Amino acid sequence: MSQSQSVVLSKKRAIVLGAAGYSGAELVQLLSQHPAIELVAAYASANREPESFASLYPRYSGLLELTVLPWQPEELTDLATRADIAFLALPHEASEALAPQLLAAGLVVFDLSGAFRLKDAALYPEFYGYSHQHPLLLAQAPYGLAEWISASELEQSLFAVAGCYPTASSLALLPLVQAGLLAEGAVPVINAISGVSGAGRKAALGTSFCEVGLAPYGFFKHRHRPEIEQTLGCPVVFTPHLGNFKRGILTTISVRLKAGIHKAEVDAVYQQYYQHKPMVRLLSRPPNVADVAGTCFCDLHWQQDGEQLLVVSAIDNLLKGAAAQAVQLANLKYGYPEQAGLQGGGYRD
Ligand SMILES: NC(=O)C1=CN([C@@H]2O[C@H](COP(=O)(O)OP(=O)(O)OC[C@H]3O[C@@H](n4cnc5c(N)ncnc54)[C@H](OP(=O)(O)O)[C@@H]3O)[C@@H](O)[C@H]2O)C=CC1
Ligand SMILES: CC(=O)N[C@@H](CCC(=O)OP(=O)(O)O)C(=O)O
Repeated sequence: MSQSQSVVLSKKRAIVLGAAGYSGAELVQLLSQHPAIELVAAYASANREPESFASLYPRYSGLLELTVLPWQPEELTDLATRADIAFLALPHEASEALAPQLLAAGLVVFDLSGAFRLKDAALYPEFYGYSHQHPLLLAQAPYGLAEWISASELEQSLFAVAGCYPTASSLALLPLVQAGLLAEGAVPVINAISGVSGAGRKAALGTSFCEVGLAPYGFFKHRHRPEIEQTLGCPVVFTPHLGNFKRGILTTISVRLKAGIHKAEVDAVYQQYYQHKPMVRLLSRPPNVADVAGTCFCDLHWQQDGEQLLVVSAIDNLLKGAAAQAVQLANLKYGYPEQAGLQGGGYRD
């Protein structure tokens, strides 16, 4: 075949579980426009009636024809004849229980929950409030931070898609860690603000419109702290905040560099790691959640004062922080263009 001939990529069929929720709905939207992955079925929890996607999310009326079905265990029978991939946008414990069944049924699983992210099962009781039932699977589930996953990890069948705050934090800090620019014993301080969709669609007083202003939560004990520390290999102080906007995450990170590191060196490191990564945009001005909400990008910016470095990152929590990253990982696994299905972004209000 000559180089000018385009390679025909084999198409895959996917199902989405948790399609009635916020990140599942983004998966439905992204996959419905994907050139190589066909969405063949979408499921909500078992206790629902079948319902049109446009009834669940009226903004898709006239745009997206799909019925969201209740998930029943019988769906597992012969599932591999109908689908190749399962995207899970479920609560952690539901993912933990279902992922092994879907793997056994022969599907490749991209799990958006935290069920398989931490590689030390002993951390689950402290940070997730339950004991892990499938600890052997943790080692077989590569951590799904798309810009940093390796070719050998992409051979696996279960992917623990990185969390939303950890995606924003780790994309900002990993180049510095990998290049050895952090001061000995440095403890990055990560302050992050999330929009309310980060808490999911279910009703709760703390995330209702009149209650949300701007406030920190989860001091020292948020489950994303060990996830970020696992990725970076160093301790962090991570403080999430809830803000009164719908979607997006902004992280402002303060970290000490080794003595004598110049701006040009820091600039070169970010360029080196991200110049060929289409979903990361390096900005010469601070990011703004308004510019990433509804897009699949992570925007990054940094400024230095002596040994002190401030790095700011912004993502859409439901897209680069969840659904779009899962699709990006599938693109990488199956050899599709990394941005396939992601250029249009998601819903924007
Ligand atoms: N929101 C965010 O910003 C992000 C979320 N995530 C992760 O993605 C996952 C989903 O989050 P989110 O979209 O916010 O959640 P939502 O609460 O909005 O949606 C959860 C979905 O899961 C379904 N579900 C719940 N329990 C079961 C079950 N036992 N079997 C089958 N389906 C079930 C629900 O069905 P029904 O509607 O019928 O109840 C619903 O469709 C979570 O693990 C979360 O941690 C990851 C990154 C970012
Ligand atoms: C605002 C809000 O409540 N955010 C959630 C994190 C979002 C999420 O669902 O977490 P994962 O990325 O790990 O899946 C929280 O703090 O628990």
